[in-house]
Amino acid sequence: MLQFDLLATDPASHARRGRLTLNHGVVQTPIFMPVGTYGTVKGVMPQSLRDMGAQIILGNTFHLWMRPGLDVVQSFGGLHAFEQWDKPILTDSGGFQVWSLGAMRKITEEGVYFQSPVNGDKLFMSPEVSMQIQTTLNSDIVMQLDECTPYETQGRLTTEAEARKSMEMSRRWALRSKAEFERLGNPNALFGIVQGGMFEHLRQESLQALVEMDFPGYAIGGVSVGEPKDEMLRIMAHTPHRLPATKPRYLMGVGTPEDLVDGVACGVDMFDCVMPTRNARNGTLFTRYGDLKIRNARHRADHQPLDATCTCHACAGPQGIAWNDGGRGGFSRAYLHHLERCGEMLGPMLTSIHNLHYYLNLMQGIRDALDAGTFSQFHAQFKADRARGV
Ligand SMILES: O=c1nc[nH]c2cc3[nH]c(NCCN4CCCCC4)nc3cc12
Ligand SMILES: [Zn+2]
Repeated sequence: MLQFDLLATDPASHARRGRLTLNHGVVQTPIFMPVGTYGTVKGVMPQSLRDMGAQIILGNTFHLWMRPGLDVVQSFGGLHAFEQWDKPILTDSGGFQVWSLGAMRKITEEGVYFQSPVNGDKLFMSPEVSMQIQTTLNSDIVMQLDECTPYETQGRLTTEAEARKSMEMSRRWALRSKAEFERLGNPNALFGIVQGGMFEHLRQESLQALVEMDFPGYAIGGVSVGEPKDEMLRIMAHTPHRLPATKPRYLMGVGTPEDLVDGVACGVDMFDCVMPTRNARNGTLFTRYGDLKIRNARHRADHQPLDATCTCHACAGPQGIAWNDGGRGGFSRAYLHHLERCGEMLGPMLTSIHNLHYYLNLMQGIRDALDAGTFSQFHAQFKADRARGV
């Protein structure tokens, strides 16, 4: 089941405020979805995710099929009970993850043949198999199996003919995914994925075909695959607002804080990216006034929190009062620098909480600005603040 209510639109851009009602709950949009590939958002407790306002998280069909295996997830009745997350979950179909395996796979019209990176077993993933796995996972939003058209192969840009061939196979796999999803009687929502490489007219053909198939929501795939930023922005400016206004639009694998705000202005409702958690583990922290590298020696004795305006548990402690508002319950840059230098596990736990909170708080600010009719001002202030420097 999926219901999407359009609550407000920005007169000066394609930005819109919405509400997504799914089987495991309601999601306010625009939204950022933390990535929980193996049934966990790395290093973050489910309760911390709830505390910071996470409304929906991602799981990966391919990874969970490999480990723990469908029999284990099935014995819990699906992913929610297994990972103790009772709000909505979106699962990617596995195509991108298998594609990322590189050499160890063979793509045919039928599906993808590959070797398990875990134990070397010979495996096969088709639109039908992907739908069967996602039905067992019982995710609220299921992604069709598609082929993520590469930006380049062995240093050579994907040609228009290659992008067309790939897009047309994804279109056929969309039909097969939908037929199997319906045959299985899956009560959740299946999204089609727009492909077409870096060619606007192929993107248009892809989205038109998917809209005729009448999915409850649509994703834009085939970006954030190593293309230059301006190429991703060109597709982001072309495709989202051409999708039906009454259906949710999901931009896959994107992106930086700037990409999220720009993406909302282009009409995107949903985002996912490993950046907040991956950067946190590498010591790169997002703050209102720019990025901060916590391993830098200049933080060695700094008593301030990562971000003096932040109310996350790392910056503001359990009370959640920001440093600028007089709060002193959080951890200092000096302490986080120390944890990083010592390789202590609490380091990435706290920095992951901060970065995820930053992304979720940014989306909350966007939703509030859209409710108040001040999105343009929010967008301008966000960019000015981020350019200030930490
Ligand atoms: O075309 C796609 N179809 C299905 N799933 C996808 C997932 C994707 N994830 C990405 N990009 C994620 C790139 N990410 C950026 C931050 C660093 C790690 C890699 N593009 C995608 C395209 C697709
Ligand atoms: Zn913080």
